[in-house]
Amino acid sequence: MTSTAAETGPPPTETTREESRERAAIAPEVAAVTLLELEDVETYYGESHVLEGVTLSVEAGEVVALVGRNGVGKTTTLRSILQLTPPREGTITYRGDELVGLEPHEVAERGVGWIPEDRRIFSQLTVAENVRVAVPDGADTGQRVATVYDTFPILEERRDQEAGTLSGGQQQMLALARGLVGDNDLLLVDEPSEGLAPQIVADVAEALADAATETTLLLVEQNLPLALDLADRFYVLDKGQVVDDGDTADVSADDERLRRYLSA
Ligand SMILES: Nc1ncnc2c1ncn2[C@@H]1O[C@H](COP(=O)(O)OP(=O)(O)OP(=O)(O)O)[C@@H](O)[C@H]1O
Repeated sequence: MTSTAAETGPPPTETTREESRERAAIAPEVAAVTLLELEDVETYYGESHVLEGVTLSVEAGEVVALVGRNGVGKTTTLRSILQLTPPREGTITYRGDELVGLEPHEVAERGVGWIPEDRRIFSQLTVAENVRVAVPDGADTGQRVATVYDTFPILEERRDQEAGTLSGGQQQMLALARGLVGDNDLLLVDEPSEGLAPQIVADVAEALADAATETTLLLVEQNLPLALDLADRFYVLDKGQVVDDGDTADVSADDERLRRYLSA
């Protein structure tokens, strides 16, 4: 079985997790706590220079959307954070600690979970097994699973079903559930609505909104209305650079400000 960043490595203590949740909850009223900060990140695949100085940040408790056309470097930004494709230049800090130079499993251990575009669920395991194996060693499996079933009742209904037989939307929910039962204070979610029918996208949007009440999200999403609806802030990436950013409350999906970077 392959292993995802969300499920590897020993967890931080329960206290750390609870404390960070509390901090996330009080963050808007007190002071913003910066969870993740990228500064002048330059990432290459071989000679191909893909990220050309990406700077962005995510505060605890926020949903931040990273939007942009195909091939501009959104997934590469997530891979850079996760140290799957480490940057050659720039800094990436999580809770103030440098991630560049760590192994991907060390990034996961710090509480950064990843829900990749292909979702990486175990299609031959049941729904319940998929959730259980994502619970870190030492955590209360029963309690974590019950909490996630509260958030996604459809998964409890389908607990004994093989995950590969779920609909695309339900598989995305399962992928999110697996991220949520881990010790993740930040989830990097790549294109959650990709390939899903419009009515299913609405279900996934609801699932993401539920997930956002429990954790901080950095969301790569090409569906602009969905991204703007869910996120507090956005960054627009174009040709490996951040070309715009702001509060989602100040823009709409048909604004020329965004469309010029997003329409083909
Ligand atoms: N493993 C790789 N090796 C070489 N080039 C790659 C690799 N992965 C991505 N690229 C290239 O890097 C650029 C950025 O890709 P990336 O996947 O980050 O874009 P994206 O904005 O996420 O777009 P998409 O929605 O199409 O995935 C593209 O030109 C892509 O072809």
